Formats: sequence, structure tokens, C-alpha cells
Amino acid sequence: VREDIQALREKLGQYNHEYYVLDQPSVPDSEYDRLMQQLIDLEDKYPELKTADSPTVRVGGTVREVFEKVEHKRPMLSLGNAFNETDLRAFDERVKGALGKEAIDYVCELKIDGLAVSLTYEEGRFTIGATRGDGQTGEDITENLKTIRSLPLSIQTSGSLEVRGEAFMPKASFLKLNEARIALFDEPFANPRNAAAGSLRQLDSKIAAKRHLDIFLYAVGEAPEQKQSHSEYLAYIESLGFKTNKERHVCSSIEEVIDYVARWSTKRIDLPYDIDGIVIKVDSINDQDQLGFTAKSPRWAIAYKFPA
Ligand SMILES: COc1nc2nc(N)nc(N)c2nc1C
Repeated sequence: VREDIQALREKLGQYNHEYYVLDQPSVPDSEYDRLMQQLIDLEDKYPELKTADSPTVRVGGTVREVFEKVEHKRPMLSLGNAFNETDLRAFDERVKGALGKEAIDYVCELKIDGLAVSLTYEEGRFTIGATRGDGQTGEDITENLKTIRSLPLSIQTSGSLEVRGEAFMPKASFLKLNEARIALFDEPFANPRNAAAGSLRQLDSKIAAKRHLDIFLYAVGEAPEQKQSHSEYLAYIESLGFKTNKERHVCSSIEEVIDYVARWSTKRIDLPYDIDGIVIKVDSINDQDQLGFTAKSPRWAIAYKFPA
């Protein structure tokens, strides 16, 4: 039985990664569901064989009274804002002045309109997922985050890894959810961001599991491997099985950044998720370390906000 359960787990983990992270399923949903049901039945029959990182946690099952508090090892800061080209050029001048450099590589990333979360992996296992909270103390929403299919329950690393990203609800899931709520005379959610926040704050993870949330990771904290640039860190966590946003782009001048921002301010309506801006980050980790932080936010990043 132990071998059957282990074989089922590995197969379901692989199918899950293909479908939700690579978007290239190799088996039909019916096959995935059949195997999942088999594993649920086996775990119900032999509860002593159930583990915290079994794929069956994807469907939820724990009900909390309250969410425990979690202290962030490093504060989850906010970003300074830019609202126009002038702000972007001013940011570029500040960065070049502080570094005494003529040319800076920036990584431009879509700013997903969701909920910032921090994920901790110990010896390759997902152990804690927390909301940003007040930046210092967040809420432990691990069980709800485990229901996000694209979030890996285990990865091939030793030691500690912390990654941060945005949990969100795709537009299609949002529309379907609101249709169902209106049909039941429930209050519809105002926007996908509120719907994602409301879903992750459910004390019953079975409800969160039905909300079809997704997640993009965009920052690496403590990690087993050090990299020279932000782009390399993103490639590294992607290789570990995390979902990162493929629209990111390295720009070698603020002009290129301004073009990227202009392009996405119109193109964003075609995206399957809401974005509320573009995040621009100095790519070199060495430069980031030199620039450091203000009390509230990194000096090496800025968020260009689209008009509401
Ligand atoms: C480095 O800090 C950050 N990086 C970010 N990157 C993206 N793509 N989106 C965010 N919302 C974001 N927020 C913060 C505080």
C-alpha cells in the first residue's frame, strides 16, 4: 500500500506541475481526477500514511478557528510609486547618481493585482505561507495556499528558502464566482483582488480550494543558492517548479522601460488576470545592496501605477 500511495503521489505531483505551472497537461482531467480520488480513498483507509505535502491537500480539509500570527524574517515592504514618465526618469537619475553609473539594467515585471504572500520551504517542503499583514506580522494561511494548484508542495532543495509573490484570482474565475454568488443572492465581489483576499481569508480551506486561485512568485529571500541578478533568481526559482510571470523583460535604459510601460498600459486588457501597474527593479544584486532601503521601501525598485 505504501508503494501504491507513493507512486500515486508522484504521478499526481507531476500531472499537477504539467497542467498548472507549464500549462501543458499530458493526461486529461478525468485521469487526474480518477487518480486523485484513488489517493483520497487510500489515505482515508490508511490515515497514518497521510502526509502534509500529499496532493490531496489541494482539495482542502482543515477548518481553523482563527489564523495564527507569523513574524516575517525580513519585513515585507511596500514600493515607491511613479505615475508618469517624469517620475520614471527621476527614479533612473536617482539610481544612476547613487551608483555613479551611466547605464543600468532594469527588470520590468507586471504588477499583479492580488495579495502579497510569503512562502517558506524547509528541506524542500512548503511549511509556512503568510499574508503581508502590516509588513512585520502577517497571518498564517498555509492551508489555503496549499490549495493553489500552481504552488509546489515540495521542491528539490535543502536548507531554507523563502519566496514572495502575488496570489490572485484570474478574471475567468472571478466572473464565474460572481455569477454563482448572484445566483445564490450573495453579494458579488467588487474585483478579483477583493475576491482573492476574501478567498485566502476563508477559515475553511475547502472553500479556498474551490476559488481557483493562482500565484506568481517575484522575489527571493533566504535561499540555498546566491545569484548575481534578480533575473537569475527568477530563473532559479522557475527551475525549482515555481510559477513566475513570463512577460518580464530586462531593459537596458529608462527609455526601454517607458516603452514597456506604454505597451502594457493598453495590452493589459487582453491578460487573463488584472494588473495595476508595472514594477521596475535594478537587476544587479550588488547594485541593489548598494542602494538599500528607506524605512518603507527598496531604493532599487519602483511601481509605475496605471490610472485607476
Ligand atoms: C521587491 O519588492 C516587491 N517586488 C514586487 N514585484 C512585483 N512584480 N510585484 C509586486 N507587487 C512587488 N512588490 C514588492 C514589495
